[in-house]
Amino acid sequence: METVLEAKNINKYFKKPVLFHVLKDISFKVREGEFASIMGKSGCGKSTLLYILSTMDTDYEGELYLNNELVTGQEREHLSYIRNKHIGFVFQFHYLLSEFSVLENVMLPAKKLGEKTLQEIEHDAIEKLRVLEIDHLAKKRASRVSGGEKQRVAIARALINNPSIIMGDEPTGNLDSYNSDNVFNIFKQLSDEQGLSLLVVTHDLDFANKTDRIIEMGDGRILQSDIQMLKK
Ligand SMILES: Nc1ncnc2c1ncn2[C@@H]1O[C@H](COP(=O)(O)OP(=O)(O)OP(=O)(O)O)[C@@H](O)[C@H]1O
Repeated sequence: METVLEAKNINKYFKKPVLFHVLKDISFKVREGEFASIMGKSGCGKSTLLYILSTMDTDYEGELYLNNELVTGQEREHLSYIRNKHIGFVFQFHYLLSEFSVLENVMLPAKKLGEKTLQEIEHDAIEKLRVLEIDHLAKKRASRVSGGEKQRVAIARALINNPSIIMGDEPTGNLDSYNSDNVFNIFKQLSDEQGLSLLVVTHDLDFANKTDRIIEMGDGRILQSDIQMLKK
């Protein structure tokens, strides 16, 4: 199986108010089609790590590879391209543009990437909405759909550029158990059937227990990153 993401000896320091070694020698790989969760107590460094892995934070020591390309040290503009092309994001709060339609929200990252015509992008966006069974909401304003539907719109938006990995920061943190299960099942299907990799920070043990692998963090370190179930 191809390695999609690799973190090599990542160390991160916050310099203010006092010097604080927040991430300590973090190394792990995420492979193609793997659905991994990151767990750990509040304040152990999960969001700080995700910020680095998603190429948003460049102030760290160590190396980060995406699809075997060294990301560390790349120019800001190229990082923005890599992020848009290879990574899809799903957050606890969906960050949809409420005045825009569902369809327009899903189309945005593809417009930003600028590799397809508007017609092609609209076609792709409708296809993603169909996969997520919300194509009937395409013309609705994002502010007018339910919480669970908003999160599915956010997933469709994350998928629009056919990324190799989806990163989630508490993607079910704001959802009831019905909608959480729904999001889990969508992620599971994407990893099983389309070989998409997923790396999800979560406080939800039920959710994490169902993923292929739990990366457990404590005090800025990886305590355990066992593969629970290796896919063929
Ligand atoms: N900009 C910053 N400057 C200094 N310290 C910071 C900064 N951002 C975060 N921290 C500290 O770094 C540590 C890790 O924070 P982080 O948000 O990564 O934890 P987390 O595991 O994601 O927590 P939670 O589960 O509560 O979201 C915490 O002690 C936090 O207070």
